[in-house]
Amino acid sequence: MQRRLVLVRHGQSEWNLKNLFTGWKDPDLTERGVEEAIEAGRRLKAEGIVFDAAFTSKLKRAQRTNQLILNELGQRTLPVVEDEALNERDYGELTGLNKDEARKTWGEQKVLMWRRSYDVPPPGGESLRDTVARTLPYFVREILPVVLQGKTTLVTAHGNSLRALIMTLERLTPDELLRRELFTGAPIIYEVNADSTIESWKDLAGSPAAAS
Ligand SMILES: O=C(O)[C@@H](CO)OP(=O)(O)O
Repeated sequence: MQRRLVLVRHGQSEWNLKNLFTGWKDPDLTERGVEEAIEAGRRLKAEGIVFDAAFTSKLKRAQRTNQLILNELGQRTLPVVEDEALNERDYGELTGLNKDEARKTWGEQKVLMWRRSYDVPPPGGESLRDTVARTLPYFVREILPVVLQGKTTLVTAHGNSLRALIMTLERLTPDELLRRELFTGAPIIYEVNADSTIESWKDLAGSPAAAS
């Protein structure tokens, strides 16, 4: 039985373009973001993917990306489950600030720590560990059982909420995870074993990889 899980980070948003901390704010996709989402759909089509189930967050940029992918695959009527468990990491007081300005105010190291450390939360926001604690139980309860039934499943979400899932799927240490950047609109296809470990994965932004 084939058990397939596809993760896609949303296409470029208006706030990605403006270089602002976005978190739970709800900007739309830019034109480039729309193109990236359509291109993700084309690449998945070229891989012969047909989805049986789809999940996304409560935020517009992920929902639109998800719909553009499904449209491209001729699956616009596939039911999509939306849940805020898949929302982006909450950036707290940094939300809406320019990332370069933030570096000038607090220094390169501090901002890097807030953006990419595992357990240091930005002021008033979630650390990546907090995001894992929100996202992973939802994944295990709602998404993984669907994948294990042999349903090819699409999850369209955000840089850090997906990083939280990838950490478990690819068995990355917090350190390895911090170096794992996700590109907008680049699908990652996982082949999942019956015991829910990962047989292999293919990052359509890069080259094929095997689970170690
Ligand atoms: O602003 C955000 O919400 C995220 C994702 O775009 O940014 P970062 O890459 O800094 O975690």
